[in-house]
Amino acid sequence: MARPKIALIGAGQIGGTLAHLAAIKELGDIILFDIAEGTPQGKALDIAQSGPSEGFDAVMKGANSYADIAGADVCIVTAGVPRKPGMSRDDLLGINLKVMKAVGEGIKQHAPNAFVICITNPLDAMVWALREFSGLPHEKVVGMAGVLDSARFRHFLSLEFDVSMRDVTAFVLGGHGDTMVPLTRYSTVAGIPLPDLITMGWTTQEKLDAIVQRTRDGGAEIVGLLKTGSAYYAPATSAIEMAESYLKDQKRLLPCAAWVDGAFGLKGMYVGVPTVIGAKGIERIVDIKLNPTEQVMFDKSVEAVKGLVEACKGIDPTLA
Ligand SMILES: NC(=O)C1=CN([C@@H]2O[C@H](COP(=O)(O)OP(=O)(O)OC[C@H]3O[C@@H](n4cnc5c(N)ncnc54)[C@H](O)[C@@H]3O)[C@@H](O)[C@H]2O)C=CC1
Ligand SMILES: O=C([O-])CC(=O)C(=O)O
Repeated sequence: MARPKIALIGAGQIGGTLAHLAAIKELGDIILFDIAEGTPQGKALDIAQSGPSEGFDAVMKGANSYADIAGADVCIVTAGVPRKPGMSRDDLLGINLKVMKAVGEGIKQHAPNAFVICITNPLDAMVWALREFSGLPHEKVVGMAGVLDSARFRHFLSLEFDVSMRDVTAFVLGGHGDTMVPLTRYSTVAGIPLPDLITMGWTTQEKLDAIVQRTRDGGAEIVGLLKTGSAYYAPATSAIEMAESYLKDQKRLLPCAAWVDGAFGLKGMYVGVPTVIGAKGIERIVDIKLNPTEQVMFDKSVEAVKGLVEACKGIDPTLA
């Protein structure tokens, strides 16, 4: 049976890391696409030459033409611009919206049956715009943010509790911005909810509040350190987790920016919620009950995302 075809739209820091990970995990044959001439070809050749040592079989090709993504099973979109210190993700909206238009049209024409994972920021508005421009079914277009934000929360919690990251579960919902909602009540160490761990004396409310805030600032912390761009290793790993769940019909329950129409009392919008990813794409949205405090935080995040979507409509009237 032929290997699945994975198109990576954007061959920058995340795109290159995605290509390497997808090859090592033998998820399929890989097309690295970018508008920069030479970059996707150079990265593809470099990664292909790691094959003999790693022992993977994958066709790796760099491209500057959308024709090369034809028939892709999965498209992961990182095309666009990352932020620099002093910027917010929302500052990227105008420039990256134009990129989503070009990418959406390319996918519509050449890979209409793909499962599309958007990573470009500001994430929730960009995945909405990409879906609009591509015209693909909502369940086949999803944004990556919650897996990354939850991974950051899990990492910080594992440091606090001095336990393996594997035994820490966490859910971060809402938009991928300053208003994101790390849900302490639904986050656990080996099944023990975080509020119980406070009662057990493992941590304090103050320490937990600081970890929640560090999670919310997780992207900015790395931008401040790197100075030239933003995080790429953990973002790539997070998107690969989602792609693998689709390709292998794993039905992982992951927080993703999905189209929500009905659940959480929302009427048709993209925002971070718990989702099941399987062979059909987004197969289910898990409508968990939020308590009044969580609901206030979630509503604030939803309003922030709605504001960005309205801004997109203001910039590009074809979206209105
Ligand atoms: N959703 C999330 O959790 C995260 C999102 N991001 C976002 O991901 C995006 C990519 O980040 P990096 O890979 O670090 O940036 P990068 O600058 O290293 O790579 C972006 C690539 O996109 C290419 N590009 C620009 N316009 C294009 C177009 N019209 N068509 C095709 N390619 C185009 C550029 O040539 C460049 O190679 C940024 O917007 C960043 O903010 C980054 C980390 C996490
Ligand atoms: O912070 C940024 O600009 C990139 C990003 O979304 C993240 O790392 O969470």
